[in-house]
Amino acid sequence: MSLLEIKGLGVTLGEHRALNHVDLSIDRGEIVTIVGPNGSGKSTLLKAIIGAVPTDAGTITRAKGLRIGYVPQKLHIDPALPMTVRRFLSLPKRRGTNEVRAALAEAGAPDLADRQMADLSGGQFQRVLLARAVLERPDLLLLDEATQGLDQIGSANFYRQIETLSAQTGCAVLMVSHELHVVMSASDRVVCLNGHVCCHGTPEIVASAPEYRALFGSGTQGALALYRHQHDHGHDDGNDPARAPELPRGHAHTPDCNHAAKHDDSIPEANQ
Ligand SMILES: Nc1ncnc2c1ncn2[C@@H]1O[C@H](COP(=O)(O)OP(=O)(O)OP(=O)(O)O)[C@@H](O)[C@H]1O
Repeated sequence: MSLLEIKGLGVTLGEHRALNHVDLSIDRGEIVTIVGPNGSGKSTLLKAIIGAVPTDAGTITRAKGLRIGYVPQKLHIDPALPMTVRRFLSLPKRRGTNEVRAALAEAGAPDLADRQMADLSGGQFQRVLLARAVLERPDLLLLDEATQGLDQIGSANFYRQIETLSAQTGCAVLMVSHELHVVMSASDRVVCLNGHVCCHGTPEIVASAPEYRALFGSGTQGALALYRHQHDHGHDDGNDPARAPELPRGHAHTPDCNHAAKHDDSIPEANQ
């Protein structure tokens, strides 16, 4: 069975219908990226998965004993508060020195344990947040725009680390990003969200889907060709409707997809 199976999910925040009829499943070891415009419900979906926002329709089925590691979009730490990385990683649960060092190494930041949190660069800070998630020994890692504020090389390095981590530990990854070409290149599967799932499939399929192009334009594909990663492991495609068996049709989209589903190369790629 999948690690996570979401069916017909609905979430309302205040008066706003943030998610409607969302279906998604994640299998062990796969890397799935959620893309979508601002306000399209990406963070809300991750929060629903960890139980941080209430759902009002559908189901979220987690594999028995599923451990989730969550890297939030933002985490504010008072810069006046003296705190080493080691101490930060030992809150709220006490962690041994070796455990902390191992998690930092897995997050690609082996030498940060004794640094002050306030002194870290943006990229180092994100790696510490990743180490914190790794400490949970997650089966599923959720990343919400984890490279916000990093330059393109920093982002690409961060996502390479995610790929390595996933390959080494077997954890699945579900991540949200606006850096379309970088993050899509590191993904096995991409889900384009706009309150509902507009289209889904391999990065190449999604980048050429009319629904995706209507939202983002068409320039991503060339970059994809440059960045696309190679991997030699397989994934069980199962029977989920949001998965590969539909791909021969070129792309898949939900019946309630009601935005402009047409090729429109004139839309600026504001999110790249
Ligand atoms: N507490 C709230 N009450 C009402 N509406 C909310 C609340 N929180 C979020 N929203 C709205 O829900 C929608 C989805 O928000 P969400 O943060 O999930 O979007 P997002 O796709 O992650 O956006 P971004 O790319 O800008 O981070 C947005 O329109 C947002 O304004």
